[in-house]
Amino acid sequence: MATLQQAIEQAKIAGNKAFVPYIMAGDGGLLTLKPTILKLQEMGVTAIEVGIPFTDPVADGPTIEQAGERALAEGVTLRKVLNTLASFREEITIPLVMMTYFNPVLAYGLESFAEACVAGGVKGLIVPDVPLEESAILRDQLNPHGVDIVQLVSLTSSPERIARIATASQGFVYAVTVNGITGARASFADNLAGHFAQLRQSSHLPVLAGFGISTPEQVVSMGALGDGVIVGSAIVAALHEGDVARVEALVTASKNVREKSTL
Ligand SMILES: O=P(O)(O)OC[C@@H](O)[C@@H](O)c1c[nH]c2ccccc12
Repeated sequence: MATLQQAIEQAKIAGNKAFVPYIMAGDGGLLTLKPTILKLQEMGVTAIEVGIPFTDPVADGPTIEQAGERALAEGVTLRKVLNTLASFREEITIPLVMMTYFNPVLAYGLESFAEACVAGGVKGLIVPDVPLEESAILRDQLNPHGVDIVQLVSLTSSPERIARIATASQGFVYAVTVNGITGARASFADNLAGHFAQLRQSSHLPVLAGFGISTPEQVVSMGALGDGVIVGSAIVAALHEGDVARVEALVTASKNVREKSTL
């Protein structure tokens, strides 16, 4: 299985932008996890961000918060998700990025968690409540197991901090495109191009845009700023409603972006 960076670079070579859907593991029951991942993989997504439900999801807007509540009501835990991933690991061909708050990882035990990531095909980790200053513990424990620690860069960070985060990130740089929590947005700030230009200068890693992207048009426009997009709430909502066509339209928008932009 490719690393995150390799998977994103392969998308680029093929003339596409990376497309990374976020799913809430176990929304609809733990049994949905395998078919959902395999279906997205079949659609040609670059990687999948697998969210772990948590009782206090401070970075999340209502769509993901409610999906988390549904998954928690189904009894979904970090352990059950990791065991499920391991059960069909051989069928997973694209890298998974796990998104979890720190507390479940700490309760699991960092060493056992790292081993379970390997067994489940998890190649990257996003832990939004662990700031850069505290993140060495994650890199020290997980890097030896081939798991990258992806850092988020916010729009409001100073240029110095942006450069520090971009340098420390692994796999890709997660460029948060709005101020605030996850969830669909109608519009974005108009100074994003400069922000992305600085990010791309600060890091050799691919830069992916995430937060607020919910339409195929936004996949194209935000994808053009960097190397691809992460789409969470819109995917979570479409999957919850069983609207596969909406998921497909978002994925398709990331393909052949270069050709489209020259029309
Ligand atoms: O839902 P949105 O606005 O499309 O944003 C992506 C996001 O959902 C996903 O990457 C994510 C879900 N929860 C998070 C918490 C922190 C950082 C990122 C995330």
